[in-house]
Amino acid sequence: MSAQRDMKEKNPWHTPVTIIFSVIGVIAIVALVTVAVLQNRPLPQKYKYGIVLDAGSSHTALYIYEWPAEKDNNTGRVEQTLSCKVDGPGISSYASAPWKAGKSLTKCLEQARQKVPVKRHSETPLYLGATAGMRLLNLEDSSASTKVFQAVEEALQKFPFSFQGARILSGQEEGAFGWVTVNYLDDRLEQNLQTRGALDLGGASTQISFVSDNFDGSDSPDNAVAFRLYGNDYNLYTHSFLCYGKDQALRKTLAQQTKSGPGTILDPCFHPGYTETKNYSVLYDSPCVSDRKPQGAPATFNHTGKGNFSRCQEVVKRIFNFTECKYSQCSFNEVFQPRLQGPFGAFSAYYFVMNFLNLTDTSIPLEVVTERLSRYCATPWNQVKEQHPGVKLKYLAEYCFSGTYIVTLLTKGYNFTSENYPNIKFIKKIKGSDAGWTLGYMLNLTNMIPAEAPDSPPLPYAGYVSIVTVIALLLFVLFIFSLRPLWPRCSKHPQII
Ligand SMILES: Nc1nc2c(ncn2[C@@H]2O[C@H](COP(=O)(O)OP(=O)(O)OP(=O)(O)O)[C@@H](O)[C@H]2O)c(=O)[nH]1
Repeated sequence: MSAQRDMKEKNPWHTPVTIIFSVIGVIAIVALVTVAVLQNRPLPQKYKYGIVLDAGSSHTALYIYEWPAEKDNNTGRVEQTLSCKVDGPGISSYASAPWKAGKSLTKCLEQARQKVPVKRHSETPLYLGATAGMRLLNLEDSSASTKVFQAVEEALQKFPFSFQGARILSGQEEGAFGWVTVNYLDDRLEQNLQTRGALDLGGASTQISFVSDNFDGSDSPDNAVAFRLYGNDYNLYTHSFLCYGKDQALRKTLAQQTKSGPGTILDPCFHPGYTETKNYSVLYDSPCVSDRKPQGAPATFNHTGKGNFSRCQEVVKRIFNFTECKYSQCSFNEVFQPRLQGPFGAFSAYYFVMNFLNLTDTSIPLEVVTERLSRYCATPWNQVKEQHPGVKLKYLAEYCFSGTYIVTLLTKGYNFTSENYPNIKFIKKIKGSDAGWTLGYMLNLTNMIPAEAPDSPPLPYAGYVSIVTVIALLLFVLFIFSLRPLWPRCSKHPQII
Protein backbone atom coordinates (compact mmCIF):
# COMPACT_ATOMS: atom_id res chain seq x y z
CA MET A 1 0.00 0.00 0.00
CA SER A 2 2.74 2.38 0.93
CA ALA A 3 4.74 1.22 -2.14
CA GLN A 4 1.79 2.09 -4.40
CA ARG A 5 1.50 5.58 -2.88
CA ASP A 6 5.23 5.95 -3.27
CA MET A 7 4.95 5.03 -6.98
CA LYS A 8 2.24 7.62 -7.59
CA GLU A 9 4.28 10.27 -5.86
CA LYS A 10 7.45 9.45 -7.80
CA ASN A 11 5.78 9.06 -11.23
CA PRO A 12 5.98 12.57 -12.75
CA TRP A 13 3.24 11.73 -15.33
CA HIS A 14 0.81 11.89 -12.54
CA THR A 15 1.83 15.30 -11.30
CA PRO A 16 -1.16 17.66 -11.39
CA VAL A 17 0.88 20.30 -13.26
CA THR A 18 1.58 17.94 -16.16
CA ILE A 19 -2.02 16.83 -16.37
CA ILE A 20 -3.24 20.43 -16.35
CA PHE A 21 -0.72 21.43 -19.07
CA SER A 22 -1.72 18.51 -21.25
CA VAL A 23 -5.44 19.26 -20.93
CA ILE A 24 -4.87 22.96 -21.64
CA GLY A 25 -2.69 22.05 -24.65
CA VAL A 26 -5.34 19.75 -26.10
CA ILE A 27 -8.10 22.32 -25.50
CA ALA A 28 -6.01 25.08 -27.07
CA ILE A 29 -5.33 23.04 -30.19
CA VAL A 30 -8.95 21.93 -30.59
CA ALA A 31 -10.04 25.56 -30.11
CA LEU A 32 -7.49 26.77 -32.71
CA VAL A 33 -8.68 24.31 -35.33
CA THR A 34 -12.35 25.01 -34.56
CA VAL A 35 -11.91 28.77 -34.83
CA ALA A 36 -9.96 28.40 -38.09
CA VAL A 37 -12.60 26.16 -39.61
CA LEU A 38 -15.54 28.26 -38.43
CA GLN A 39 -13.98 31.58 -39.30
CA ASN A 40 -13.16 30.52 -42.83
CA ARG A 41 -16.24 28.42 -43.50
CA PRO A 42 -18.04 29.66 -46.64
CA LEU A 43 -21.05 31.69 -45.51
CA PRO A 44 -24.50 30.56 -46.66
CA GLN A 45 -24.55 31.52 -50.33
CA LYS A 46 -26.36 34.70 -51.35
CA TYR A 47 -27.12 35.07 -55.03
CA LYS A 48 -27.55 37.88 -57.51
CA TYR A 49 -29.72 37.55 -60.59
CA GLY A 50 -29.97 38.75 -64.17
CA ILE A 51 -32.86 38.24 -66.62
CA VAL A 52 -32.60 38.17 -70.43
CA LEU A 53 -35.47 37.85 -72.88
CA ASP A 54 -34.50 36.37 -76.24
CA ALA A 55 -37.10 37.78 -78.62
CA GLY A 56 -36.48 35.52 -81.62
CA SER A 57 -38.29 35.28 -84.93
CA SER A 58 -40.19 32.11 -84.02
CA HIS A 59 -40.72 32.66 -80.29
CA THR A 60 -39.52 34.50 -77.19
CA ALA A 61 -37.76 32.81 -74.27
CA LEU A 62 -36.87 34.20 -70.85
CA TYR A 63 -33.72 33.14 -69.03
CA ILE A 64 -32.77 33.85 -65.42
CA TYR A 65 -29.12 33.64 -64.46
CA GLU A 66 -27.74 33.56 -60.93
CA TRP A 67 -24.28 33.94 -59.43
CA PRO A 68 -22.84 34.16 -55.91
CA ALA A 69 -23.29 37.71 -54.65
CA GLU A 70 -19.67 38.26 -53.53
CA LYS A 71 -18.01 36.82 -56.64
CA ASP A 72 -19.26 38.83 -59.58
CA ASN A 73 -16.27 38.30 -61.80
CA ASN A 74 -15.30 34.71 -61.14
CA THR A 75 -15.58 32.47 -64.13
CA GLY A 76 -17.94 29.55 -64.48
CA ARG A 77 -20.07 30.81 -61.61
CA VAL A 78 -22.95 32.29 -63.57
CA GLU A 79 -25.58 29.65 -64.14
CA GLN A 80 -29.00 29.50 -65.70
CA THR A 81 -31.55 28.90 -63.00
CA LEU A 82 -34.79 29.14 -64.99
CA SER A 83 -35.93 29.24 -68.60
CA CYS A 84 -39.46 30.03 -69.69
CA LYS A 85 -40.80 29.69 -73.23
CA VAL A 86 -43.29 32.45 -74.00
CA ASP A 87 -46.54 31.12 -75.49
CA GLY A 88 -47.28 32.19 -79.04
CA PRO A 89 -45.07 33.45 -81.88
CA GLY A 90 -42.14 35.87 -81.81
CA ILE A 91 -42.83 39.53 -81.05
CA SER A 92 -42.33 40.52 -84.72
CA SER A 93 -45.53 38.61 -85.53
CA TYR A 94 -47.55 41.13 -83.52
CA ALA A 95 -46.92 44.05 -85.90
CA SER A 96 -50.66 44.53 -86.46
CA ALA A 97 -51.53 44.35 -82.72
CA PRO A 98 -48.40 45.45 -80.81
CA TRP A 99 -50.06 45.40 -77.36
CA LYS A 100 -50.37 41.63 -77.71
CA ALA A 101 -46.58 41.41 -77.94
CA GLY A 102 -46.29 43.00 -74.48
CA LYS A 103 -49.08 40.92 -73.02
CA SER A 104 -47.54 37.68 -74.32
CA LEU A 105 -44.50 38.19 -72.07
CA THR A 106 -46.29 38.61 -68.75
CA LYS A 107 -46.66 34.90 -67.86
CA CYS A 108 -42.92 34.27 -67.99
CA LEU A 109 -42.20 37.53 -66.13
CA GLU A 110 -44.57 36.42 -63.37
CA GLN A 111 -42.50 33.24 -63.09
CA ALA A 112 -39.38 35.40 -62.84
CA ARG A 113 -41.00 37.48 -60.10
CA GLN A 114 -41.60 34.28 -58.12
CA LYS A 115 -38.12 32.91 -58.76
CA VAL A 116 -36.02 35.94 -57.84
CA PRO A 117 -36.10 36.72 -54.08
CA VAL A 118 -38.16 39.86 -53.39
CA LYS A 119 -35.23 41.73 -51.84
CA ARG A 120 -33.25 41.26 -55.08
CA HIS A 121 -36.03 42.41 -57.45
CA SER A 122 -35.07 46.07 -57.76
CA GLU A 123 -31.38 45.37 -58.39
CA THR A 124 -31.95 42.54 -60.92
CA PRO A 125 -31.21 43.78 -64.44
CA LEU A 126 -33.76 42.84 -67.10
CA TYR A 127 -32.77 42.96 -70.78
CA LEU A 128 -34.70 42.21 -73.94
CA GLY A 129 -32.74 41.49 -77.10
CA ALA A 130 -34.55 40.94 -80.37
CA THR A 131 -32.96 39.04 -83.23
CA ALA A 132 -33.71 38.35 -86.87
CA GLY A 133 -37.51 38.53 -86.75
CA MET A 134 -37.37 42.15 -85.57
CA ARG A 135 -34.46 42.88 -87.93
CA LEU A 136 -36.73 41.86 -90.79
CA LEU A 137 -39.74 43.77 -89.45
CA ASN A 138 -37.54 46.84 -89.01
CA LEU A 139 -36.42 46.56 -92.66
CA GLU A 140 -39.95 46.07 -93.84
CA ASP A 141 -41.80 48.56 -91.63
CA SER A 142 -39.71 50.47 -89.11
CA SER A 143 -42.69 52.24 -87.52
CA ALA A 144 -44.37 48.88 -86.83
CA SER A 145 -41.13 47.71 -85.24
CA THR A 146 -41.01 50.85 -83.04
CA LYS A 147 -44.60 50.24 -81.90
CA VAL A 148 -43.84 46.63 -80.99
CA PHE A 149 -40.88 47.81 -78.90
CA GLN A 150 -43.01 50.48 -77.19
CA ALA A 151 -45.61 47.86 -76.22
CA VAL A 152 -42.95 45.46 -75.01
CA GLU A 153 -41.16 48.13 -72.95
CA GLU A 154 -44.42 49.22 -71.36
CA ALA A 155 -45.14 45.65 -70.31
CA LEU A 156 -41.64 45.06 -68.94
CA GLN A 157 -41.58 48.30 -66.93
CA LYS A 158 -44.58 47.06 -64.93
CA PHE A 159 -42.37 44.45 -63.26
CA PRO A 160 -40.22 45.29 -60.25
CA PHE A 161 -36.92 44.50 -61.97
CA SER A 162 -34.30 46.99 -63.14
CA PHE A 163 -35.34 47.19 -66.81
CA GLN A 164 -32.33 48.02 -68.98
CA GLY A 165 -34.07 48.44 -72.32
CA ALA A 166 -35.22 46.46 -75.34
CA ARG A 167 -33.27 46.59 -78.59
CA ILE A 168 -32.42 44.73 -81.77
CA LEU A 169 -29.10 42.92 -81.64
CA SER A 170 -26.99 43.14 -84.77
CA GLY A 171 -26.19 39.83 -86.44
CA GLN A 172 -22.57 40.37 -85.41
CA GLU A 173 -23.54 40.73 -81.74
CA GLU A 174 -25.75 37.65 -81.92
CA GLY A 175 -22.89 35.58 -83.34
CA ALA A 176 -20.23 36.96 -81.00
CA PHE A 177 -22.28 36.59 -77.79
CA GLY A 178 -23.21 33.02 -78.77
CA TRP A 179 -19.48 32.30 -79.03
CA VAL A 180 -18.83 33.95 -75.62
CA THR A 181 -21.59 31.85 -74.00
CA VAL A 182 -20.26 28.55 -75.31
CA ASN A 183 -16.67 29.27 -74.35
CA TYR A 184 -17.55 30.75 -70.94
CA LEU A 185 -19.65 27.71 -70.00
CA ASP A 186 -16.89 25.39 -71.24
CA ASP A 187 -14.38 27.29 -69.03
CA ARG A 188 -12.21 27.82 -72.10
CA LEU A 189 -11.78 31.57 -71.64
CA GLU A 190 -10.37 31.77 -68.14
CA GLN A 191 -8.20 28.72 -68.66
CA ASN A 192 -6.97 30.05 -72.00
CA LEU A 193 -7.84 26.81 -73.79
CA GLN A 194 -8.45 26.48 -77.53
CA THR A 195 -11.86 28.04 -78.12
CA ARG A 196 -14.91 26.36 -79.64
CA GLY A 197 -16.56 27.93 -82.67
CA ALA A 198 -20.28 28.63 -82.44
CA LEU A 199 -22.87 27.62 -85.06
CA ASP A 200 -26.33 28.98 -84.34
CA LEU A 201 -29.32 28.17 -86.55
CA GLY A 202 -32.35 30.33 -85.76
CA GLY A 203 -35.65 30.67 -87.55
CA ALA A 204 -34.73 33.74 -89.60
CA SER A 205 -30.93 34.02 -89.43
CA THR A 206 -27.94 31.79 -88.89
CA GLN A 207 -24.56 32.66 -87.37
CA ILE A 208 -21.06 31.22 -87.63
CA SER A 209 -18.33 32.47 -85.26
CA PHE A 210 -14.85 31.10 -84.65
CA VAL A 211 -11.22 32.01 -84.07
CA SER A 212 -8.89 31.15 -86.93
CA ASP A 213 -5.12 31.66 -87.12
CA ASN A 214 -5.43 33.06 -90.63
CA PHE A 215 -7.94 35.74 -89.64
CA ASP A 216 -6.92 39.05 -88.11
CA GLY A 217 -9.82 41.10 -89.44
CA SER A 218 -7.84 42.82 -92.20
CA ASP A 219 -9.50 40.82 -95.03
CA SER A 220 -12.99 41.63 -93.93
CA PRO A 221 -13.31 44.09 -91.02
CA ASP A 222 -17.11 43.69 -90.94
CA ASN A 223 -16.66 40.12 -89.80
CA ALA A 224 -14.18 40.90 -87.03
CA VAL A 225 -14.89 41.25 -83.33
CA ALA A 226 -11.96 41.79 -80.97
CA PHE A 227 -12.25 40.70 -77.35
CA ARG A 228 -9.84 40.88 -74.44
CA LEU A 229 -11.04 38.38 -71.82
CA TYR A 230 -9.15 37.22 -68.71
CA GLY A 231 -5.96 38.72 -70.08
CA ASN A 232 -6.18 37.05 -73.51
CA ASP A 233 -6.87 38.65 -76.89
CA TYR A 234 -9.27 37.04 -79.34
CA ASN A 235 -9.83 38.04 -82.98
CA LEU A 236 -13.18 36.48 -83.61
CA TYR A 237 -14.54 35.88 -87.09
CA THR A 238 -18.34 36.10 -87.11
CA HIS A 239 -21.03 36.33 -89.73
CA SER A 240 -24.80 36.32 -89.54
CA PHE A 241 -26.77 35.34 -92.66
CA LEU A 242 -30.13 37.08 -92.54
CA CYS A 243 -32.85 35.00 -94.25
CA TYR A 244 -30.83 31.79 -93.80
CA GLY A 245 -32.45 30.67 -90.55
CA LYS A 246 -34.37 27.46 -91.07
CA ASP A 247 -37.85 29.02 -91.50
CA GLN A 248 -36.74 31.69 -93.96
CA ALA A 249 -34.55 29.18 -95.82
CA LEU A 250 -37.65 27.02 -96.24
CA ARG A 251 -39.51 30.01 -97.69
CA LYS A 252 -36.60 30.67 -100.05
CA THR A 253 -36.54 27.03 -101.12
CA LEU A 254 -40.29 27.06 -101.76
CA ALA A 255 -39.95 30.38 -103.58
CA GLN A 256 -37.35 28.74 -105.86
CA GLN A 257 -39.99 26.21 -106.80
CA THR A 258 -42.86 28.64 -107.23
CA LYS A 259 -41.18 31.24 -109.41
CA SER A 260 -43.80 30.81 -112.11
CA GLY A 261 -46.71 30.61 -109.66
CA PRO A 262 -47.88 27.04 -110.33
CA GLY A 263 -51.04 25.58 -108.81
CA THR A 264 -49.13 22.57 -107.48
CA ILE A 265 -45.53 22.14 -106.27
CA LEU A 266 -44.08 18.65 -106.14
CA ASP A 267 -41.58 19.26 -103.34
CA PRO A 268 -38.70 16.76 -102.87
CA CYS A 269 -38.11 18.17 -99.35
CA PHE A 270 -41.44 16.90 -97.97
CA HIS A 271 -42.53 13.30 -97.44
CA PRO A 272 -44.44 11.42 -100.14
CA GLY A 273 -48.14 11.59 -99.31
CA TYR A 274 -47.80 15.04 -97.65
CA THR A 275 -50.21 17.47 -99.20
CA GLU A 276 -51.43 20.87 -98.01
CA THR A 277 -53.10 23.84 -99.62
CA LYS A 278 -51.04 26.97 -98.90
CA ASN A 279 -51.46 30.68 -99.60
CA TYR A 280 -49.08 32.44 -101.94
CA SER A 281 -49.55 35.67 -99.96
CA VAL A 282 -48.44 33.95 -96.72
CA LEU A 283 -45.43 32.29 -98.38
CA TYR A 284 -44.21 35.58 -99.84
CA ASP A 285 -44.97 37.67 -96.76
CA SER A 286 -41.32 38.20 -95.81
CA PRO A 287 -38.59 40.54 -97.08
CA CYS A 288 -36.47 37.42 -97.66
CA VAL A 289 -38.66 36.41 -100.61
CA SER A 290 -41.14 39.23 -101.26
CA ASP A 291 -39.27 40.52 -104.32
CA ARG A 292 -39.71 37.15 -106.00
CA LYS A 293 -43.46 36.92 -105.72
CA PRO A 294 -44.80 35.50 -108.98
CA GLN A 295 -47.06 37.81 -110.94
CA GLY A 296 -50.55 36.58 -111.70
CA ALA A 297 -50.24 33.51 -109.49
CA PRO A 298 -53.42 31.95 -108.06
CA ALA A 299 -54.25 32.68 -104.40
CA THR A 300 -53.26 29.23 -103.27
CA PHE A 301 -51.05 26.36 -104.32
CA ASN A 302 -51.03 22.70 -103.54
CA HIS A 303 -47.88 21.72 -101.66
CA THR A 304 -47.23 18.04 -102.31
CA GLY A 305 -44.29 16.02 -100.99
CA LYS A 306 -42.08 13.81 -103.19
CA GLY A 307 -39.53 12.76 -100.52
CA ASN A 308 -36.22 12.76 -102.38
CA PHE A 309 -33.12 13.87 -100.46
CA SER A 310 -30.75 14.41 -103.39
CA ARG A 311 -33.34 16.39 -105.38
CA CYS A 312 -34.13 18.35 -102.22
CA GLN A 313 -30.44 19.15 -101.83
CA GLU A 314 -30.35 20.39 -105.43
CA VAL A 315 -33.21 22.81 -104.73
CA VAL A 316 -31.70 23.91 -101.41
CA LYS A 317 -28.32 24.59 -103.06
CA ARG A 318 -30.03 27.05 -105.37
CA ILE A 319 -30.74 29.45 -102.51
CA PHE A 320 -26.97 29.97 -102.06
CA ASN A 321 -24.72 31.91 -104.38
CA PHE A 322 -21.45 29.99 -104.63
CA THR A 323 -20.12 31.56 -107.79
CA GLU A 324 -18.92 35.01 -106.77
CA CYS A 325 -16.22 35.74 -104.21
CA LYS A 326 -13.98 38.81 -104.15
CA TYR A 327 -11.86 37.45 -101.28
CA SER A 328 -9.32 34.65 -101.09
CA GLN A 329 -12.12 32.37 -99.88
CA CYS A 330 -15.82 32.64 -99.19
CA SER A 331 -18.61 30.66 -97.61
CA PHE A 332 -21.47 31.81 -99.86
CA ASN A 333 -23.20 34.98 -101.08
CA GLU A 334 -19.77 36.64 -101.48
CA VAL A 335 -19.11 36.51 -97.76
CA PHE A 336 -15.52 36.04 -96.66
CA GLN A 337 -14.78 33.06 -94.44
CA PRO A 338 -11.34 32.09 -93.14
CA ARG A 339 -10.18 28.47 -92.90
CA LEU A 340 -12.30 26.51 -90.43
CA GLN A 341 -10.37 25.77 -87.26
CA GLY A 342 -10.90 23.92 -84.00
CA PRO A 343 -13.95 22.33 -82.44
CA PHE A 344 -17.45 23.75 -83.03
CA GLY A 345 -20.65 23.73 -81.00
CA ALA A 346 -23.87 23.74 -83.08
CA PHE A 347 -27.00 24.75 -81.20
CA SER A 348 -30.62 26.00 -81.48
CA ALA A 349 -32.28 24.43 -84.54
CA TYR A 350 -29.08 22.50 -85.41
CA TYR A 351 -29.66 20.57 -82.20
CA PHE A 352 -33.49 20.28 -82.41
CA VAL A 353 -33.32 18.83 -85.91
CA MET A 354 -30.28 16.57 -85.61
CA ASN A 355 -31.54 15.28 -82.26
CA PHE A 356 -34.91 14.37 -83.78
CA LEU A 357 -33.14 12.61 -86.68
CA ASN A 358 -30.84 10.74 -84.27
CA LEU A 359 -27.85 12.31 -85.98
CA THR A 360 -26.18 14.26 -83.17
CA ASP A 361 -23.29 11.76 -83.12
CA THR A 362 -20.81 13.34 -85.53
CA SER A 363 -18.64 10.25 -85.61
CA ILE A 364 -21.32 8.95 -88.00
CA PRO A 365 -19.67 9.52 -91.42
CA LEU A 366 -21.27 12.16 -93.63
CA GLU A 367 -22.14 9.52 -96.27
CA VAL A 368 -24.11 7.61 -93.64
CA VAL A 369 -25.83 10.85 -92.55
CA THR A 370 -26.84 11.37 -96.18
CA GLU A 371 -28.09 7.76 -96.53
CA ARG A 372 -30.18 8.06 -93.38
CA LEU A 373 -31.65 11.36 -94.50
CA SER A 374 -32.48 9.85 -97.91
CA ARG A 375 -34.34 7.02 -96.20
CA TYR A 376 -36.10 9.39 -93.82
CA CYS A 377 -37.22 11.78 -96.57
CA ALA A 378 -38.54 8.86 -98.64
CA THR A 379 -40.69 7.59 -95.73
CA PRO A 380 -44.39 8.10 -96.46
CA TRP A 381 -45.98 10.94 -94.48
CA ASN A 382 -48.61 8.67 -92.89
CA GLN A 383 -45.90 6.36 -91.59
CA VAL A 384 -43.91 9.30 -90.19
CA LYS A 385 -46.99 10.55 -88.34
CA GLU A 386 -47.67 7.08 -86.95
CA GLN A 387 -44.09 6.73 -85.74
CA HIS A 388 -44.06 10.10 -83.96
CA PRO A 389 -47.53 10.62 -82.52
CA GLY A 390 -46.46 13.21 -79.91
CA VAL A 391 -44.55 15.55 -82.24
CA LYS A 392 -46.01 18.87 -83.40
CA LEU A 393 -47.13 18.33 -87.03
CA LYS A 394 -45.50 21.55 -88.25
CA TYR A 395 -42.10 20.46 -86.92
CA LEU A 396 -42.62 16.88 -88.10
CA ALA A 397 -43.45 17.86 -91.67
CA GLU A 398 -40.29 19.95 -91.93
CA TYR A 399 -37.55 17.65 -90.53
CA CYS A 400 -36.70 16.24 -93.99
CA PHE A 401 -36.19 19.77 -95.33
CA SER A 402 -34.43 20.94 -92.15
CA GLY A 403 -32.00 17.98 -92.06
CA THR A 404 -31.19 18.48 -95.74
CA TYR A 405 -30.73 22.22 -95.19
CA ILE A 406 -28.38 21.67 -92.23
CA VAL A 407 -26.18 19.19 -94.10
CA THR A 408 -26.11 21.49 -97.15
CA LEU A 409 -25.36 24.63 -95.12
CA LEU A 410 -22.53 22.92 -93.22
CA THR A 411 -20.87 21.15 -96.14
CA LYS A 412 -21.59 23.33 -99.18
CA GLY A 413 -22.07 26.63 -97.33
CA TYR A 414 -19.36 26.59 -94.66
CA ASN A 415 -17.17 23.95 -96.32
CA PHE A 416 -17.12 21.31 -93.58
CA THR A 417 -15.72 18.08 -94.99
CA SER A 418 -15.68 14.41 -93.90
CA GLU A 419 -12.43 15.25 -92.04
CA ASN A 420 -13.66 18.14 -89.91
CA TYR A 421 -17.37 17.27 -89.63
CA PRO A 422 -16.55 15.21 -86.48
CA ASN A 423 -15.22 18.46 -84.92
CA ILE A 424 -18.84 19.63 -84.65
CA LYS A 425 -20.74 18.85 -81.49
CA PHE A 426 -24.52 19.32 -81.55
CA ILE A 427 -25.45 20.81 -78.20
CA LYS A 428 -28.51 22.13 -76.43
CA LYS A 429 -27.13 22.92 -72.99
CA ILE A 430 -23.71 23.19 -71.38
CA LYS A 431 -23.59 22.51 -67.64
CA GLY A 432 -27.31 23.20 -67.31
CA SER A 433 -27.34 26.50 -69.25
CA ASP A 434 -28.78 26.79 -72.76
CA ALA A 435 -26.32 27.50 -75.54
CA GLY A 436 -27.30 30.79 -77.21
CA TRP A 437 -26.39 34.48 -77.22
CA THR A 438 -28.28 35.49 -74.03
CA LEU A 439 -25.71 34.55 -71.39
CA GLY A 440 -22.83 36.16 -73.32
CA TYR A 441 -24.94 39.31 -73.75
CA MET A 442 -25.64 39.57 -70.03
CA LEU A 443 -22.02 38.81 -69.05
CA ASN A 444 -20.93 41.61 -71.35
CA LEU A 445 -23.47 44.19 -70.17
CA THR A 446 -22.82 43.47 -66.51
CA ASN A 447 -19.02 43.50 -67.06
CA MET A 448 -18.84 40.07 -65.56
CA ILE A 449 -15.94 38.87 -67.70
CA PRO A 450 -12.90 40.95 -66.76
CA ALA A 451 -10.44 42.02 -69.43
CA GLU A 452 -7.56 40.96 -67.17
CA ALA A 453 -7.22 37.69 -65.25
CA PRO A 454 -8.51 38.19 -61.68
CA ASP A 455 -6.15 37.50 -58.75
CA SER A 456 -7.02 34.25 -57.09
CA PRO A 457 -6.61 33.62 -53.30
CA PRO A 458 -3.32 31.85 -52.51
CA LEU A 459 -5.14 28.85 -51.07
CA PRO A 460 -8.57 27.41 -51.55
CA TYR A 461 -10.71 26.98 -48.40
CA ALA A 462 -10.14 23.20 -48.12
CA GLY A 463 -6.38 23.67 -48.48
CA TYR A 464 -6.39 26.32 -45.74
CA VAL A 465 -8.28 24.12 -43.28
CA SER A 466 -6.06 21.11 -44.02
CA ILE A 467 -2.89 23.13 -43.40
CA VAL A 468 -4.18 24.56 -40.10
CA THR A 469 -5.20 21.07 -38.95
CA VAL A 470 -1.86 19.49 -39.87
CA ILE A 471 0.13 22.28 -38.16
CA ALA A 472 -2.03 22.01 -35.03
CA LEU A 473 -1.55 18.25 -34.86
CA LEU A 474 2.18 18.71 -35.37
CA LEU A 475 2.31 21.23 -32.51
CA PHE A 476 0.42 18.84 -30.32
CA VAL A 477 2.81 15.98 -31.07
CA LEU A 478 5.79 18.30 -30.42
CA PHE A 479 4.22 19.38 -27.16
CA ILE A 480 3.79 15.77 -26.05
CA PHE A 481 7.38 15.01 -27.04
CA SER A 482 8.59 18.05 -25.14
CA LEU A 483 7.18 16.42 -22.02
CA ARG A 484 9.26 13.33 -22.69
CA PRO A 485 11.51 13.67 -19.63
CA LEU A 486 8.39 13.54 -17.52
CA TRP A 487 7.03 10.40 -19.26
CA PRO A 488 6.72 7.24 -17.08
CA ARG A 489 9.32 4.71 -18.06
CA CYS A 490 7.91 1.78 -19.88
CA SER A 491 8.56 -1.59 -18.31
CA LYS A 492 6.60 -4.68 -17.59
CA HIS A 493 6.97 -4.20 -13.86
CA PRO A 494 6.38 -0.79 -12.39
CA GLN A 495 9.65 0.56 -11.20
CA ILE A 496 9.61 1.46 -7.58
CA ILE A 497 12.19 3.96 -6.57
N1 LIG B 1 -38.08 20.73 -83.64
C1 LIG B 1 -38.08 21.79 -82.84
N2 LIG B 1 -37.87 22.99 -83.38
C2 LIG B 1 -37.88 24.04 -82.58
C3 LIG B 1 -38.05 23.94 -81.18
N3 LIG B 1 -37.98 25.17 -80.65
C4 LIG B 1 -37.77 26.01 -81.68
N4 LIG B 1 -37.73 25.32 -82.84
C5 LIG B 1 -37.53 25.84 -84.19
O1 LIG B 1 -36.13 26.01 -84.37
C6 LIG B 1 -35.87 27.18 -85.12
C7 LIG B 1 -34.92 28.05 -84.33
O2 LIG B 1 -35.53 28.44 -83.14
P1 LIG B 1 -34.82 29.52 -82.23
O3 LIG B 1 -33.44 29.13 -81.98
O4 LIG B 1 -35.72 29.80 -81.10
O5 LIG B 1 -34.75 30.74 -83.26
P2 LIG B 1 -35.32 32.19 -83.14
O6 LIG B 1 -34.65 32.85 -81.98
O7 LIG B 1 -36.79 32.19 -83.13
O8 LIG B 1 -34.83 32.78 -84.51
P3 LIG B 1 -33.82 33.96 -84.85
O9 LIG B 1 -34.55 35.22 -84.56
O10 LIG B 1 -33.50 33.76 -86.27
O11 LIG B 1 -32.62 33.80 -83.97
C8 LIG B 1 -37.21 27.81 -85.42
O12 LIG B 1 -37.57 27.37 -86.71
C9 LIG B 1 -38.14 27.20 -84.40
O13 LIG B 1 -39.45 27.07 -84.91
C10 LIG B 1 -38.24 22.65 -80.62
O14 LIG B 1 -38.38 22.47 -79.42
N5 LIG B 1 -38.24 21.60 -81.51
